[in-house]
Amino acid sequence: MQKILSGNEVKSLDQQYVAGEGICSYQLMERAARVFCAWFVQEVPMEKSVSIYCGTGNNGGDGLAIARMLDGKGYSVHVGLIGDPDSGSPDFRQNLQVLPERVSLDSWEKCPSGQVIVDAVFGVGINRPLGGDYQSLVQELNARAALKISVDMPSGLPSDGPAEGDVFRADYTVSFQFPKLSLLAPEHAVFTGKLVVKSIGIDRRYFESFDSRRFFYSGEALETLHKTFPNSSHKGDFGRIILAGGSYGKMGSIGLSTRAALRTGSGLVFCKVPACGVDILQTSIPEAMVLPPGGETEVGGSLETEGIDAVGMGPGLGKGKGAVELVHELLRRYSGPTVLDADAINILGDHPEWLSFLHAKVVLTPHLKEFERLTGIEGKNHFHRMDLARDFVVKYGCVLVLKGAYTLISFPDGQQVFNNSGSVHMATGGSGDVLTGILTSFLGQGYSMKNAVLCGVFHHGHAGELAGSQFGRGTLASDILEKIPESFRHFGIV
Ligand SMILES: NC(=O)C1=CN([C@@H]2O[C@H](COP(=O)(O)OP(=O)(O)OC[C@H]3O[C@@H](n4cnc5c(N)ncnc54)[C@H](OP(=O)(O)O)[C@@H]3O)[C@@H](O)[C@H]2O)[C@H](O)CC1
Ligand SMILES: [K+]
Repeated sequence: MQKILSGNEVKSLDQQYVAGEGICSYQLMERAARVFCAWFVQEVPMEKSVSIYCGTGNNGGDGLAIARMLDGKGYSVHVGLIGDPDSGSPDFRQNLQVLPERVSLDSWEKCPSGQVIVDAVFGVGINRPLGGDYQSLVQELNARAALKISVDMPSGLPSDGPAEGDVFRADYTVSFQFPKLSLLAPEHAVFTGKLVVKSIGIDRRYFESFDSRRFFYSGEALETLHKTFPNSSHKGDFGRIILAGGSYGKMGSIGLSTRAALRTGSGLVFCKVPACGVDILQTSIPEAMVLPPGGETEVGGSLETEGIDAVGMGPGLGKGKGAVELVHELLRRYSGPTVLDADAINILGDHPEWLSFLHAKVVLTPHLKEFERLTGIEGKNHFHRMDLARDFVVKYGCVLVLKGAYTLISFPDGQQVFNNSGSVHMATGGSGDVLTGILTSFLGQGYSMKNAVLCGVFHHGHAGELAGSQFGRGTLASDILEKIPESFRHFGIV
């Protein structure tokens, strides 16, 4: 997992690394430019003209090194400078000296407009909103039709806080070593475009002295988080779980959770649904077992949890009297692994006095709106929500999965993990129900809470990528769950 540092910490990380490895900062800049160019040549055909706008700090230094390297690879490159080059950073000035004469160099106003715009004006050094020429440049570039690529950060965007004023709107941001926190905020997606994170080789041990509790997870060592089952295993070893939910007209939700749990490997899945859903489930999912129903059109009655390894509740549940009682009973009486989603979360939001029943084996999976209902607080922005999520889990001792692009997992020890799998095509009805099934399944198989959540959220996103690449905009939640086995295979999980 990659630790996320603040923009201010980047400078000190660089200094420690450069000193520790006995290299100079210019060499580190060379590396950054090299990894950028290696990505660039894969994405941008050689015939495209490239305009690189450079500030005079190290982000601008990266831009100059990139200009030199792209010129060396045969691209037609123009550099537009903004700011006073004589007062530029040492590595910027050194790169200016070695820029080949063939590369056209002008002030930003005179730089010819290329088919590709590379933004190397500001990176993590930004410390105030753009004004004057910087603001004019960014406004002008934003108005141009071109492929736009930011180096490390879109210029104008603070690395650790909300955007204020004008910000460069990139199609791609290639960020070095780790994603800067603000690139992960959904409201900044319009500036970041597609996020690409490229290592510049700074070893993990240089991150240890920084006490950040936020991480970015891209599936590193995913297979080691999984349990292995011997050949002699029987269906009971893969867990007995209950999935509770569904109501008249919303039986599909719990069906999706059930199929997802089965595809994740659950041995036995029992469904607690209302009477109107029994035939639907038994015909559509022959592998599922249906418990005696409590209510006619909404779940009711009680839940027998003897011998059950995990319970997932919420998809399609509704908020009828029976559902409310079931959520209350589950929280009060069941101390095993529990996943609460959708209406189970909304019910909990209506009964804040039940929050004290939450415990270390409960995971809540709200989307942004459900999270607001749960806490009763409207997040001002994603940074505020990150803090609210952390404070919530620390207070109530449970786990919280805040769904969205870069789903944020918060653990009760205060650690927070942004998940880096997923696809825009997952923004479709039922996608969350699939996650509930996956998580309940892993918990039922005896995974630790931490491993179940990391594996579950990652596979959910990865299966979504696989489905998205096959079905594009037509991706269904069913397609996502059908890709779970392929996601397992991809990571060598048998
Ligand atoms: N390990 C790494 O990730 C590496 C990163 N590299 C690249 O370096 C930049 C960070 O470079 P830095 O020089 O620290 O900062 P910037 O280039 O972003 O900004 C330069 C200076 O600009 C001034 N500033 C800030 N905000 C504004 C503004 N709104 N208007 C005008 N000027 C502004 C500020 O100086 P002041 O004295 O004016 O406060 C900044 O210091 C990083 O993002 C990477 O791209 C390395 O190349 C490799 C290692
Ligand atoms: K930039």
